[in-house]
Amino acid sequence: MNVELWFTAGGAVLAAFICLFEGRRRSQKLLNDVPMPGGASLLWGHEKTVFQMSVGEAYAQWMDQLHSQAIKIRGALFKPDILVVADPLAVTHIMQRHVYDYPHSDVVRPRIARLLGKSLGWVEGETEHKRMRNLVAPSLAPDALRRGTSDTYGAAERLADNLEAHLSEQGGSTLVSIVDWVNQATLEVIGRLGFGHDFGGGRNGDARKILGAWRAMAAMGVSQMGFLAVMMLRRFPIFNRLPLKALRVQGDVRKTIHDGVAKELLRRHANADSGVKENDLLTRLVSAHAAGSIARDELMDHISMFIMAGSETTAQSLAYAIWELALNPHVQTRLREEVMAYRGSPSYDDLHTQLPYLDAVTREVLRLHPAAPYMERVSSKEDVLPLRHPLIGKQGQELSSIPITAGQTVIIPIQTINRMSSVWGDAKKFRPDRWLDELPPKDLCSTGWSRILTFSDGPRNCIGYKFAIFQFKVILLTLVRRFEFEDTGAVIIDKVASSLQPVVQGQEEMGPRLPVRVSLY
Ligand code: HEM
Repeated sequence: MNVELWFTAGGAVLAAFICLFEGRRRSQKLLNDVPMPGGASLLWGHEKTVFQMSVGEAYAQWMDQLHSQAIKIRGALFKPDILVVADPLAVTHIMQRHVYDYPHSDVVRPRIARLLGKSLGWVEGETEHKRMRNLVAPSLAPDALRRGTSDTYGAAERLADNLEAHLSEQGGSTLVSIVDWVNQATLEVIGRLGFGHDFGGGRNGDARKILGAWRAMAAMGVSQMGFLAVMMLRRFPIFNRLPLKALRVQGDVRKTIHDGVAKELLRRHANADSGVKENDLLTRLVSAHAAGSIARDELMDHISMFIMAGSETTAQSLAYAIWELALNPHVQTRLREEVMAYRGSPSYDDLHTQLPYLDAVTREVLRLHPAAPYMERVSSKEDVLPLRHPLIGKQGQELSSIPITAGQTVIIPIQTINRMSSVWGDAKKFRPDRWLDELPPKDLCSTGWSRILTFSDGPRNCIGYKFAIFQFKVILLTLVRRFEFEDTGAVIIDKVASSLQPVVQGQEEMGPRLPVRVSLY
């Protein structure tokens, strides 16, 4: 047995012991009327089922069975019950009105610090959060994106050229794991737009190291060991300090960026040969550091956060987009016809207004395959969560709110919410036309972007969502003009390792992959 299994076994015994003494009864009592599915295991509660199924599926099935958009599940290792809320009023209450009362959990926050750095996605507290947000926001605004249009098309064309060269070597058509390819372009885009940096089309030494470190982290995250590590950390946050392999591979991503490209960026900026543009992220960060408003550590962590958050999430979304096009050839053909009919490279504004089917495909991919499939928060004080869809309590009474105690873990299952059949009808179906028809009533939907929760909602929503949508459309349009995509028959299961990760059923040990057959159009 290796050291991590020993920790798990020891931890389970310790957890059982501790739970006899700790005050979990109050939280359990307050959640008394919230329905719970059957089938919890003594040691793993419902969490192993959640892990084993495609992400979000277990919550969806339980919510259907229990006819409730708020359920509780039994935590692993005798952890108090976890509340899972999909009800739109409860989600808006947390994410829009009380987001600072619901910090990231003790599992999530140290992971963000290790993996990406103590930057915007990590910071808690209204004052500090707003300070960081104001620091970086202008670099991600539409004007900055408009200025970065030719760089973004440049990165997309470079990807297409590299892929074309690869296809020529393979006789014109081949099977690729498409995530790995599109990640090269998204890394190149954030490199150029954010930092005036050339990642060599996402293929130079730095790029390979960064993408390799991320892949190693993701492979560990989707494995059984990754699951055990998360369960242990949630139960015993102090384990965050131990030198476990599952934690070390997370730290490798940030370290690779800090030791490589971040140092190089600062050196070049100091020599004034950085190729930076007005208001770009690097200029703003370096100026803030020079003015004494941020420390060097914070500066470095913003660089690692934005390089990864800016590239990896969009790459996953693009990979799922191409997979959906491979599975739905009629959608692929219609999209190709639209983007071919537009002559040249659509501007930032035309991308949003002149290509309605590209827009519909984008929204549909982001609805079905949100790169962050759930959020995990903890209430910092007692609260009452309002519900749009009342619960039926144990005595048959109608309950329009749920009281919760401080310390309650709350999961907001983004993917489950985006796929609710009570809202979207044929919700699991990839049907871009739904965005050209009448949309579901607003009061049933999330108040996030486009009535879905993919980019979260409220003051802590995704600060890069316009950046993401822009590069998504540019890269997809470029690839659809030059290539054809076909399904390989692989069955994909959605897993999570910091972000959504596709794995092929039966080939889980190969880590995240999304195989698609590509040929020249
Ligand atoms: C399709 C692509 C993307 C998706 C689906 C996505 C999704 C999300 C979600 C759900 C959150 C909230 C997480 C939470 O509160 O736990 C978030 C936050 C964040 N995202 Fe994105 N994101 C995407 C692309 C980007 C890009 C391109 C950037 C940067 C250029 C970015 C930077 C950030 C940052 C810094 C935060 C933290 C915001 C805060 O706490 O105020 N994201 N994103």
